[in-house]
Amino acid sequence: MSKYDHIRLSAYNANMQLPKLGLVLFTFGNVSAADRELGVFAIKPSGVPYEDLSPEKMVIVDFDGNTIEGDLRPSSDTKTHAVLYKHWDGINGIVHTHSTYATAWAQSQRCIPIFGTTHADHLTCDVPCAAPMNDEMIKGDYEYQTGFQIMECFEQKGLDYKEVEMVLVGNHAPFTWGKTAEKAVYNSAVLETVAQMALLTEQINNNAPRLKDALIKKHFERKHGPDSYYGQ
Ligand SMILES: O=C(CO)[C@@H](O)[C@@H](O)COP(=O)(O)O
Repeated sequence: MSKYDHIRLSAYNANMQLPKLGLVLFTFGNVSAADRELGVFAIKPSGVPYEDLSPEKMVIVDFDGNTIEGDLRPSSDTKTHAVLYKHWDGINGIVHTHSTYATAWAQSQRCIPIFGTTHADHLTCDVPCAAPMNDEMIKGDYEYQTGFQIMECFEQKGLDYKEVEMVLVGNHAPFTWGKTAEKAVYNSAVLETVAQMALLTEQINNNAPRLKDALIKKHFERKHGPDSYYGQ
């Protein structure tokens, strides 16, 4: 028994959802689950096929990116997770994927416009795209800098990471987060669907209008507002 077993299991279960949801290919992507009282998170080991993963193989890392417990090397994106956990309290799960449609928008360096109510059910703004890494960042501590690139994007756009739980990193791919690893995985699946719908919308009508503010408000608040009447 280890005091980290609970987050190892949470991280493992969340990682195994990525191939099931069609969000990753081979060893792409990674999920982490944090325990803020212990000041650590569990993350998938780097380059290990999903079918070979187990809770015991999850690596325990602190919020400075140092491995605390585990025989395997943590995900190559570990420092990006660590930066976000260290600077953004309240999030306890982070997902990174290379899901096809969200990655296509990230590669285009465009935010995903809010065209419809499916998007508005989850956030009231375009899905933000963080600026791609510059040469200095690429030569430096790349994954560490990716975390700061995400935070700078939210600061510049005046976005609240507790409301907008997803971002595209320009030229790279998406990151999502949430209060739990499961919610972060849910956000990754929603992002991929919204990204596909938006791409098709632009292909059908390259002048498609953004959703009007009244409908954005209606749909978001229907699910998340104080008078929500969604669900049981
Ligand atoms: O971002 C990338 C590759 O660019 C990663 O998601 C992907 O290769 C998975 O790496 P890890 O197996 O988590 O080290």
